[in-house]
Amino acid sequence: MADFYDTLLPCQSPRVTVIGAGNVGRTLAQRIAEKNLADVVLLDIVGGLPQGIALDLMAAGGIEQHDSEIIGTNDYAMTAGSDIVVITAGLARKPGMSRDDLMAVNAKIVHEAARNSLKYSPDAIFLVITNPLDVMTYLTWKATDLPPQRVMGMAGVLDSSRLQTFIAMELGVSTADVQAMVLGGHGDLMLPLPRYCTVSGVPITELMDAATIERLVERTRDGGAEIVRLLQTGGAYYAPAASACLMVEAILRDRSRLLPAAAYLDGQYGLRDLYLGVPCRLGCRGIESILEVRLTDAEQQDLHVSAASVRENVKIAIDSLTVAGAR
Ligand SMILES: NC(=O)c1ccc[n+]([C@@H]2O[C@H](COP(=O)([O-])OP(=O)(O)OC[C@H]3O[C@@H](n4cnc5c(N)ncnc54)[C@H](O)[C@@H]3O)[C@@H](O)[C@H]2O)c1
Ligand SMILES: O=C(O)C[C@H](O)C(=O)O
Repeated sequence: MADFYDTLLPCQSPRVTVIGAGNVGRTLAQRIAEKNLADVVLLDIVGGLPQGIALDLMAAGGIEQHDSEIIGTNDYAMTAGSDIVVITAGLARKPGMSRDDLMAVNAKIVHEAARNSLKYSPDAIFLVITNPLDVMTYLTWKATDLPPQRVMGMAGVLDSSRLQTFIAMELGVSTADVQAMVLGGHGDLMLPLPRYCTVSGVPITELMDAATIERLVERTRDGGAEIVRLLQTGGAYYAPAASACLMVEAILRDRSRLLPAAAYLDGQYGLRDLYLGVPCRLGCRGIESILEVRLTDAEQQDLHVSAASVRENVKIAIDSLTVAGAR
């Protein structure tokens, strides 16, 4: 006999698909679940891998007190109806490699992942993590043909967080009191901006000499490679997953967070038709706006040098897809 409760409409939890169940993907899935942000679909090309990780994460639910459902799959149909698709699939670099060395292989993987995900989640916002980051984000935008506000890349949060950590370590203060900003492409030409780094509102230029600041800036630029050299088998994943989770939360909870993200530029900073790290306001519609902070002539020039390198690599990546017949 039907009763009152049968008339209730089904609830729809937010759903985040994470493509790639490797180090970054699985750690991100864990963070999203443990923060009770959304259900997670974890997809990988390797049979059994995402299913095993998902089951393991679900088994921690009672201890971590999360109610998220985590599904592991090799089938894109299972990702249907996702609010956010995060692309982490692809190769990670080994010692001695640059992120750009991953270009041709990852271009094909990311292009396919974007196309397949869009088929089942046409309303999703896409967050790209695979390297080389700015190039892969551009390819995702091209592959999906979505409004550019709905495609973005994660790197600036990570690079800024590294600089924040190094400043806190140097001064012996809590990271909670440090704000840092890194713009530009996610590579050796990234643009840490000491003028916009503060400790409880005090510019770091008041707290450290120029040589110390330069040392921390260099360590930030080398931050990913330093970990690759230490691990020997791949790259960082705890801080990258935490950074991506912050962006996912900003979108799902419509928090209007001002965070550096790889965003499509259409004249901002004097640049066009390019994804590059700039300060963005993130909310439920994706990149709600781009903040144009004032740069000195030297900073503006450095940003354009970083942009030129990304632009060059976009051309190489698109050519590699054309040769492979993927476009
Ligand atoms: N943007 C950033 O700041 C940042 C930070 C960390 C890592 N990364 C990049 O993220 C990527 C992943 O890093 P990781 O450490 O997780 O690597 P990983 O090797 O641990 O995981 C990659 C996963 O992708 C899967 N995969 C490969 N091809 C696939 C396909 N066609 N479809 C679905 N899955 C596929 C692999 O099976 C593997 O499980 C790398 O390119 C790395 O350089 C970027
Ligand atoms: O350095 C890498 O290869 C991974 C990532 O881009 C990072 O900065 O940690």
